[in-house]
Amino acid sequence: TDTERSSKHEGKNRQLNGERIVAEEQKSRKMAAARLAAGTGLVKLPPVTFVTGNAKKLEEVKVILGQSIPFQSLKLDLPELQGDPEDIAKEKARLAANQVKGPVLVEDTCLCFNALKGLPGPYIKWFLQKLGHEGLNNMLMAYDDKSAYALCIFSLAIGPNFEPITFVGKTMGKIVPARGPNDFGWDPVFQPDGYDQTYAEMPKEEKNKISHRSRALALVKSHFAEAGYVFE
Ligand SMILES: O=c1nc[nH]c2c1ncn2[C@H]1C[C@H](O)[C@@H](COP(=O)(O)OP(=O)(O)OP(=O)(O)O)O1
Ligand SMILES: [Mg+2]
Repeated sequence: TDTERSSKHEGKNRQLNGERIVAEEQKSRKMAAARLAAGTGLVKLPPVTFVTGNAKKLEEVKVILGQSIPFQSLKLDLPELQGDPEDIAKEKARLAANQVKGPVLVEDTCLCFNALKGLPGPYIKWFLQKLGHEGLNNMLMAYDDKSAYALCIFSLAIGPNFEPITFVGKTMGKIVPARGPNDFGWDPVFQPDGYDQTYAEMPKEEKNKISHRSRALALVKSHFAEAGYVFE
């Protein structure tokens, strides 16, 4: 009968559900064990691979990290999910860890206009590519509020079986007509609060003192200092 069929069906569903729960428990136990092993130095980690397709990002990260973390880099343009910046960074870290099969660090940068409720945000790359510096300024033409903030989200995954963790750095400023050398993204149109120079006009050391990237990396460094990872 129909009732018998549907109760059989339910039974099968329950069984599948049960298998799923067991598999998830096993996975999270494995992840916890891996975390413990990495955190106590029971497992030696290979150097952390910073994965990016952007040479300018890599340049800054190298200077800011210095010798603080054993570190290498890999040039890969990872696909990016749409949505919440933190989820984008985490998903990037998962993809990277699966490819590298070891500890990875990735980063996602947003440029957020307050008048536009935080847009373009994570989509700044495509807005910049299509509209250029002038177009970014024009987007704010209808508003008095030119304020903006740069957001940098690093995500660290110790390996493919680890839940990625994130570190966020933020620098407040405003969008201005482009000034300074045009060698890194939207640097010429972002003027940080308290400065009369754009990121592009500032000497690199100055930018690195106050940038969204250096603030996020300060948190990454403290994590490594506290976590007790032991490297090969
Ligand atoms: O400090 C910065 N100063 C100026 N421009 C910047 C900065 N940092 C990132 N940018 C640009 C690059 C890209 O147009 C967009 C972020 O997109 P985002 O996906 O994070 O970078 P990406 O695709 O170039 O490299 P990745 O392979 O690491 O994803 O903003
Ligand atoms: Mg990208």
